[in-house]
Amino acid sequence: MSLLEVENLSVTFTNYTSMLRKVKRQVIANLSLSVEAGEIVAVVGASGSGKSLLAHAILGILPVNSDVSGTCRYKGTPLTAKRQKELRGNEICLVPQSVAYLDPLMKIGKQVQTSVNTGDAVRTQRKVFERYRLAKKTENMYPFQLSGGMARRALLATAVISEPQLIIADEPTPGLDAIVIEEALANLRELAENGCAVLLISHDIEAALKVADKIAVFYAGTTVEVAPVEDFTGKGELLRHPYSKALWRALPQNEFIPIKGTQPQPNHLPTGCVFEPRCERATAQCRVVQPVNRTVREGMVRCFHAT
Ligand SMILES: Nc1ncnc2c1ncn2[C@@H]1O[C@H](COP(=O)(O)OP(=O)(O)OP(=O)(O)O)[C@@H](O)[C@H]1O
Ligand code: NI
Repeated sequence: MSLLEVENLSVTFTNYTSMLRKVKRQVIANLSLSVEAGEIVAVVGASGSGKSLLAHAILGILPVNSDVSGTCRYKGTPLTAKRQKELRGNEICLVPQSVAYLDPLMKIGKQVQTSVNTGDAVRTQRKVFERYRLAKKTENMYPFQLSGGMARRALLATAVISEPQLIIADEPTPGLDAIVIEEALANLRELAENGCAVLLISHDIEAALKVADKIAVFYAGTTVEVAPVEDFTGKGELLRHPYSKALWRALPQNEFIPIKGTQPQPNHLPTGCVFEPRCERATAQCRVVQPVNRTVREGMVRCFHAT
């Protein structure tokens, strides 16, 4: 049994146009994924592919205009809204994508203290600040006074202070320097070494490859492949899905070959396989039938042609 198991998760938003016409947008479709204790699973994919929404669905913090189907199980038991509320901020914690999640009007020390569940909040906060190299004077600062690196450490401190068993880290989009990224990744690795399960959400495949045990490749609202990190090697021969192979080959240290076309918008998804319009291996079947997830060599793939 995995610590976290996500099975066939779908998320649909209902919005209204200016003419009050109802529009539905499915942003996550039939997504399956699992994370074990002591393991880092990275979810990588382009901007807008639904990565942050996956995190919000697991935590039960999606906006009210969303509909969720499928199941998320934590320690083998389904995550109901009630259970999500109980576990959130305790056993399951989010390291949010942006400092915007910090209260702009509250001093950092106080904010971190509010996440302490038992014992002396000030003492616990100071211990965690020390662990993450946040100087004592940081306590009295407001979020806007923090550097990028300090903000990341403050967000992590807030998340780990309740000693969670599952951490969902939604890594920020560009803007952080390499040292800050390295440090954030090393901190996550350390948490996993101590037995925590980590779901690392990232647009940065190179960063993810440095620390993760498994990589889930996200495309247009679903996982097209879940592969052990070792499979990202050579020319990508060990990878199962054409999109994962293409992502790998597009990296500067590899062949640097860009992928033709663009990711489809959630409300304009193809009828068959989501990658079909950009896929060189697509056949007539791929145009009309959606491939289901299947196990191929210790990994999962959503492609008819994968071997
Ligand atoms: N409240 C909402 N109502 C309607 N659509 C939404 C809402 N929130 C997000 N979306 C859409 O859902 C899709 C996925 O968004 P999400 O934030 O999960 O992407 P992401 O993969 O985390 O991207 P990034 O790498 O930029 O953080 C996007 O197309 C976004 O526009
Ligand atoms: Ni995001």
